[in-house]
Amino acid sequence: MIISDVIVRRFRTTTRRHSDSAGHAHPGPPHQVEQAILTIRTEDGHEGHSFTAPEIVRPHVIDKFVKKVLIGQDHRDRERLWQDLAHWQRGSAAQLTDRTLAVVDCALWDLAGRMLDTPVHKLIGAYRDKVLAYGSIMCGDELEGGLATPEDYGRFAETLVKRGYKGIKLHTWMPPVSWAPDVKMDLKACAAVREAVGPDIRLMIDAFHWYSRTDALDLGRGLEKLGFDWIEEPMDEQSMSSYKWLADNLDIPVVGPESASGKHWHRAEWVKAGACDILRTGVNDVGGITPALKTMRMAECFGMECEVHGNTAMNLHVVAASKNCRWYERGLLHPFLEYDDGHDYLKSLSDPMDADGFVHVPDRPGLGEDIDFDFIENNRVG
Ligand SMILES: O=C(O)[C@H](O)[C@@H](O)[C@@H](O)C(=O)NO
Ligand SMILES: [Mg+2]
Repeated sequence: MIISDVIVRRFRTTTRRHSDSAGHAHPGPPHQVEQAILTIRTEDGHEGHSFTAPEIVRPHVIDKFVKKVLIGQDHRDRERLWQDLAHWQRGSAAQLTDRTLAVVDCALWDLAGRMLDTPVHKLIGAYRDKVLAYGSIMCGDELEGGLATPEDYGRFAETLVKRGYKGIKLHTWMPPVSWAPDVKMDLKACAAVREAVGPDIRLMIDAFHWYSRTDALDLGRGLEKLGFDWIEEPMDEQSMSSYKWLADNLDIPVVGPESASGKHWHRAEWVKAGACDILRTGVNDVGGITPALKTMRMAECFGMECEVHGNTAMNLHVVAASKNCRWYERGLLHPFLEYDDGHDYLKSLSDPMDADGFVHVPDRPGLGEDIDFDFIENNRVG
């Protein structure tokens, strides 16, 4: 069906998540933030939707790039439309980012699924309808009773195991926390969690992203003694050779790259260089479901697992359509926040988790997000 329009609606939503000066999320009082929903509409009135931050789909980006590529095209030509947008990035003066490619690609997948009354993972070719989640804990903080001490992490880990999680990933303390980063404190938090949950719960760490090679090595060696499953992003991912050095010197698997640019092409270089033992992708990190699947399938060719960064329906469908991925990253979690409360603009969770720690892919068509369009209209700001 021919695409006839691309629409952006901005609306207010209430959240208790606040970003610090490094972009890490922490709990705080409820406050209103703006969110955007991108809608791709066809000539016969069918629509696909995806959520993002308003600046990702600001008018300049939509009018100068997205509408010019999409309008008048067959909505099913996701590969060609993705390639056309990706090729325009080079000449976009850095205005057309991977995040914009991601939200457009997700809306196209949602549109195709809604038109065929089929969930996206079934459209891709599903591997499963439920997947184990690991609880991805927020970065540490200095909040009394929050995540301020190793003991806080231990107590919270116990709570997560009671909720059903069979895996837990710690994000430890990072600046602007006054005394962070600190490898010894990272290891104390990891030891407290291991002590609290016992030997059968799988544990991982996502550490300060700018440690030196020697600090990352010390951290990794400590984690090996605690039986952790992987070490993630302990150094700047722009130095692939540092990751090759670390992976060569550690037994614990090194996971990456998460935040490095270059989409699936650069992730192929990490595999070729031996810079990671487990590959990483993420719909927002590589520019959509389409390139995330390419990354996943490439990893499979090398006998590698590929773990998907982030929660939300878009990442869940990539996980559900893939064999070589163990987990769904459910988070970010904190003792002061109730993740299962979801969002005020969704009528139900996109990633419901049962008491055994399995997240079930909603059987709703498309991305399966249970969108409250009345809420969006009643809270419109643009
Ligand atoms: O750096 C952060 O804010 C967190 O690590 C965040 O990106 C989290 O989503 C992550 O890295 N998960 O793996
Ligand atoms: Mg990470």
